[in-house]
Amino acid sequence: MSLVIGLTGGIASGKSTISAMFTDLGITVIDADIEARLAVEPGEKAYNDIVSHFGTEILADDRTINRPKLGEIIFNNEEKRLLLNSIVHPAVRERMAQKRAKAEEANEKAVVLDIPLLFESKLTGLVEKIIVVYVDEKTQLERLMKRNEFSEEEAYSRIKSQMPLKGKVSLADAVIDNSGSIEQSRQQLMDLLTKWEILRAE
Ligand SMILES: CC(C)(COP(=O)(O)OP(=O)(O)OC[C@H]1O[C@@H](n2cnc3c(N)ncnc32)[C@H](O)[C@@H]1O)[C@@H](O)C(=O)NCCC(=O)NCCS
Ligand SMILES: Nc1ncnc2c1ncn2[C@@H]1O[C@H](COP(=O)(O)OP(=O)(O)OP(=O)(O)O)[C@@H](O)[C@H]1O
Repeated sequence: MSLVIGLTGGIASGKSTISAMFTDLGITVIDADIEARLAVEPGEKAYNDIVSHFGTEILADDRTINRPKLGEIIFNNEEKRLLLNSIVHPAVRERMAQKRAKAEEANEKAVVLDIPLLFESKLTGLVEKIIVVYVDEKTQLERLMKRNEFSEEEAYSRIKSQMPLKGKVSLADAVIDNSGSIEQSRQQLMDLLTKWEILRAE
């Protein structure tokens, strides 16, 4: 039996950083952002639905979805964001469930589902334990602006489109505070996985 762990947090709180640590430990990670990208490739149902609702102006020259352009629209308009979610999330849910079943068949000790919108999209039923990667608000804003070269306003509109990180913390089985160094976060993860008996104590 595999322990199915949901890894979530806020935008730029450090989920990918922690998920890379799981991968280094040989633990399978299934990434919802990647599945969401695959779900909107040309030819997929969600792709057609997006084009029919948002128009061809959100396409790039090669007919793939122009992600910065679509992001600009949905992070500034709640109605459009919810519309996009209603198109993409069912496909993501299905893909995640399929991948989870495959990983469980392999009987690995743990499988990680990295899902930024685990709570917002009501996907908690897919997982058994939830880890929230937390950062304080100031650090989150700074890291997001730096990583994506966003203005403060652009970064803020994305943070505001998600459930407040503190609310996620209160729903978690475990929290990794990633406001400090990457090494400090790695130590928190190792301690947690030892406590959950996924890793053996030294
Ligand atoms: C709007 C899109 C085109 C922007 O693409 P882009 O390549 O710039 O960003 P990327 O997909 O890598 O997402 C980066 C982060 O933004 C946040 N985010 C993405 N979509 C959403 C959303 N609908 N609501 C709130 N936050 C979101 C997440 O924290 C995510 O990790 C894209 O994010 C998208 O299609 N979103 C809808 C699907 C979705 O909800 N994906 C999130 C995981 S299911
Ligand atoms: N402890 C840390 N110290 C300094 N920088 C960090 C730390 N953790 C993450 N970062 C940096 O902060 C940014 C956000 O981290 P990361 O990409 O892991 O977040 P994420 O939660 O996966 O983001 P998203 O929601 O957009 O997918 C990255 O540029 C990363 O290199």
